Amino acid sequence: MTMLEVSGLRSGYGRIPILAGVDFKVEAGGFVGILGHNGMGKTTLLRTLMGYLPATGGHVKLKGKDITKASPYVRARAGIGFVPQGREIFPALSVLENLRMGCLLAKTNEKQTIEQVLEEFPRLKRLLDRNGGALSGGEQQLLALARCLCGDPKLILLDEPTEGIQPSIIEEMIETLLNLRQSRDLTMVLVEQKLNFIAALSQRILIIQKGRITREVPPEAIADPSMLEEFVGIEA
Ligand SMILES: Nc1ncnc2c1ncn2[C@@H]1O[C@H](COP(=O)(O)OP(=O)(O)OP(=O)(O)O)[C@@H](O)[C@H]1O
Repeated sequence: MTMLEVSGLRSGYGRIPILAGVDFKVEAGGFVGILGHNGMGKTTLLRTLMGYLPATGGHVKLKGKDITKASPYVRARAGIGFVPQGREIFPALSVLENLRMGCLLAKTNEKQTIEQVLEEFPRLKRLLDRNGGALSGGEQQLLALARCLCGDPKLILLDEPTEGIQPSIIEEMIETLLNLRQSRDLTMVLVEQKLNFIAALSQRILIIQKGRITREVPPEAIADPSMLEEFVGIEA
């Protein structure tokens, strides 16, 4: 089954066009990485998929249903979870309170939902009473992901989760996401500029350049930086 189908998607800010006709599909259970330099439209793409920015052309379908004009709330209810760049957790609320906020959309009981998520993110168990703002950047990123999972999304949109995060937590995040792929029925679209992270998690890797998906890169190109540079002009 196709989870997400994006065709000819356009959007931008005011009169400035950024997405210039984006096309791609993600099968249910697929992990797709979208690789691109700063400013190529990665965040704009996710914001448009989530409905925070209106599409000015093209279509977005979730499980075959056209959601191009749906509000972010309706998309979240339909199973799309978004972990924005910069994490955007509530800094003045404790870790537990942040997770509770994530449960507002949960269909199951709050206690069970949080217990399950804490099994998946053991590091957060020790931090439940701490304010979000007093966590390290990596811990905040894990919290943002955990909070998103409280809503039991089927499709997660993940915006550059490694930005400004120390390597040990990046490893933990890779492990956590790979475990989640096994244990939950998850589909993921990850936008990134870090090659190692995207290669560790993605079954398919698409390149975004100037607001378009310009190609799919064979996995072996990621393992060979010179080949990647030749293919897509991206330096490792
Ligand atoms: N609110 C805004 N108003 C006008 N232009 C914007 C706005 N936000 C982003 N842009 C522009 O849109 C283009 C794409 O930005 P976007 O954030 O989608 O890129 P990105 O690939 O996610 O890069 P980064 O890795 O830096 O986040 C950039 O040229 C940026 O300057």
